[in-house]
Amino acid sequence: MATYEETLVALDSDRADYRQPMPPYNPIFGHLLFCNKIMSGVPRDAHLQYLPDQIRRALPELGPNYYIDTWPFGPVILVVSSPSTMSQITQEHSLPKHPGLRSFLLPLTDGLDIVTMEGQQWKHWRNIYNPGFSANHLMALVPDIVQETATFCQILQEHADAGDIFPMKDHTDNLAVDVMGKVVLDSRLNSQRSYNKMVDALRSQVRTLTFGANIKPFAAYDPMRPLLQWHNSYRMNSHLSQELDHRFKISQTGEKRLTKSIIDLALQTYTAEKPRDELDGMDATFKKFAMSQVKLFLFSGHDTTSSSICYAFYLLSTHQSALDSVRREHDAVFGSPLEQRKEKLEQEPFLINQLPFTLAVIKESLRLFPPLSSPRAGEPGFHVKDTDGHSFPTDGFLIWSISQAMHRDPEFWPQPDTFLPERWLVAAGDTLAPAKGAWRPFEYGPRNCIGQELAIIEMKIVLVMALQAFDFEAAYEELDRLAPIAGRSTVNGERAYQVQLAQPSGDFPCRVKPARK
Ligand code: HEM
Repeated sequence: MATYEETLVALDSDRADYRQPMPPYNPIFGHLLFCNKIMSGVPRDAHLQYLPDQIRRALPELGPNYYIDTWPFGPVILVVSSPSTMSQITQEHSLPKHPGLRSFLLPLTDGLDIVTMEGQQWKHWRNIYNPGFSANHLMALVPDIVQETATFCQILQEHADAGDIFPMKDHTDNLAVDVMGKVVLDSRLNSQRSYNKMVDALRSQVRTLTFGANIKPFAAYDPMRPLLQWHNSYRMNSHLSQELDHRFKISQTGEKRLTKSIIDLALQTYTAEKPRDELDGMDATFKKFAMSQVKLFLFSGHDTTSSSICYAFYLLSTHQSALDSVRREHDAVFGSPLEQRKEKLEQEPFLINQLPFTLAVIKESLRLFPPLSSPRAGEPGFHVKDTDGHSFPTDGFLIWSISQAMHRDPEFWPQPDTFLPERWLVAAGDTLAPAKGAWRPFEYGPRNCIGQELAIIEMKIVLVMALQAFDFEAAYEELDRLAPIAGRSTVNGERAYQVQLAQPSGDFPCRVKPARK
């Protein structure tokens, strides 16, 4: 069997003088020893997406595109982390998703989710769900998001009264999942205030998911795992089946409603395409795919948006002048008292489009701490080219489009490790202006994030409502004094580094206090 190095040389045989870029290679262990050494410079629980960023810091001469061999724990990876190469695999030619992503999501979605579908099937279902995620439709759902955020603010008030330290991520998770339940299904999950069986099953299922070398490499061999996954699926599916039947009944009453949930709108688009005579129940195909999409949306909108809200709070808590600017903007657009803000948001939702500094804060948070990357599968004959004309074969490799590494690369961002919302407000041509295509937390191209508008709207509402009342203080120092950490506790000097599913370490332990203005 040819070694990985020989395979690459063979694929590149027309250029005998050129070796594909890669870190130091060991003929037996490939890049495992090297990767292990690099990751030993960060805390043990740091997210694996830090690997390319740390490789760049150790070997800047390698450039943004190179191969790493993770055998026997994972596939050979072609890392791409420049705007031009990422655009080649997502916009100019959208490579298929890597099969590892499909296996990762399979226990949750039974393989029927739009993240991993391909071709005509993907196009069909994405078109059915697109209208529900359009910016216009989401504006009609703002009052629902405001309602759930009001509960979140009450919970923060209880913490402010108690003066305790708590993991913020627990509460933003519950908020995000309640928002999803409301906007996707028009259902109040109320997980912020009470135990919800469906949410519990979803979280239990997510804990069982594994992606190659990532997260929990040996969890796949747990003999109890299939049983637990079956039980979780049963719990989720029976709940969702009832919810969907309920949505169908409502759709048949002819009741005119001012707003429609994302599922209502998808059902409307689907039935417009496939009218049926008999209306005794929801179309079985629609229902089967809808159950998978709802689970996917609850999962995707859960960890990503929730972690991003935590990071926005965290960054504002450590950058007073940005916090002051954001608050001034909110006061100018919405006035000061919380009740007035709530009312204004509900009655004039389009006002959230008048928050340029808040949007800059959100973009900068997502630049520094993007929750996701995009693993694609290479194709025979398809090569990626860098700006120097080097050609990278992709066939048989996992192509890792990794925004986290590019977002911190000084090649594309001045002061890349600094939180500078101002960079989003300067004129084109300014030294701080973002390079074209270098900000990709939601990826670009046809497989970009369907939920990006929803995530940004939700983040804006949470910031408008929560910053009015509270100051946030990261409590890492206090916790580390009480329970000192053995080994490293920061990545690039940051204590709130990303772990596991890209949430802040320790789930962002913090205190909230009444806002000092
Ligand atoms: C801050 C929040 C979020 C971030 C940073 C984010 C990021 C991303 C990224 C990078 C992708 C592309 C993945 C790939 O190419 O493999 C993606 C796809 C996707 N996201 Fe999000 N996401 C967020 C929130 C959401 C929400 C709220 C939802 C839905 C409720 C959602 C649903 C999806 C779906 C369904 C796809 C697959 C789209 C397709 O392939 O057609 N995401 N997201």
